[in-house]
Amino acid sequence: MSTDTPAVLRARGLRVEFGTTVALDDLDLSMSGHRIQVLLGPNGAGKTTLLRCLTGLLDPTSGQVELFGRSPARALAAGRVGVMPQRTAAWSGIRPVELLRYLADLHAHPLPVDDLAAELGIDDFARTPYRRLSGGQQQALNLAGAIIGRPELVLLDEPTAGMDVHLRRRVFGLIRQLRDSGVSVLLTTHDMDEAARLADRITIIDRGRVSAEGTLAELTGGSGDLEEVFVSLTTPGGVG
Ligand SMILES: Nc1ncnc2c1ncn2[C@@H]1O[C@H](COP(=O)(O)OP(=O)(O)OP(=O)(O)O)[C@@H](O)[C@H]1O
Repeated sequence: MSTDTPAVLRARGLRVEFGTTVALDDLDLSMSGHRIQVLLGPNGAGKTTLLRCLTGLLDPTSGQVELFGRSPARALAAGRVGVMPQRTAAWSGIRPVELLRYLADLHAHPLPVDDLAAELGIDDFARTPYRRLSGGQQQALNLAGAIIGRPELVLLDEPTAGMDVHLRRRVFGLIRQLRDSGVSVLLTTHDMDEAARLADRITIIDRGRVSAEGTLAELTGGSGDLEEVFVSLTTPGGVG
């Protein structure tokens, strides 16, 4: 019997066309083991398009995606994947803790709602309707919703966008805790400092292709100057 365990994530030859725009161009990406992998790329490079393919929201023009050896739809349906999109349709009048309890009830072994709400500072605005939350507060709640079901892989599109330093620190701590407890985390950001501090591995995407992949030390030759490497490897404006 084979003892091979399937990769957490494997995308092969992904191509996505929107009319004449090639958003992903023969892109390969894989993750195995639990780690924090950060996707960097200029505006329009294809990061969100890639995450949409990984979550089954978008069918690539060609290429394949597998999460835990299955289609994204099946991996999501099995509760193995948590997703935090860049924007969510507003949950409108629902209050944060009601929303978390509702989402927790969808899962067999959810995280304790009160602990998660305390960890992300959600209990400070627990009774404010979703539509009245600040951008950063909505992000905190979206992140909580992505992880409440104890997924094995979380896909986070710019999770700390709009967060102040206090909340960002809490989120960094939480993401590291997830990794240390065996969860694989793939996230996008435009913040080089965030990438340098959080990532076990960094993938730089430019014009729909992977232009570099490695640890911070590998990518920067030990200098740690990720911004310099990013600027030298990417094209302003992303897709040409
Ligand atoms: N639904 C769509 N229809 C047409 N073009 C699209 C669509 N979604 C994305 N694109 C185009 O595909 C390219 C990649 O966009 P994508 O949103 O994936 O980039 P990104 O790296 O996430 O950018 P940002 O950092 O600005 O969020 C861009 O040129 C964008 O205009």
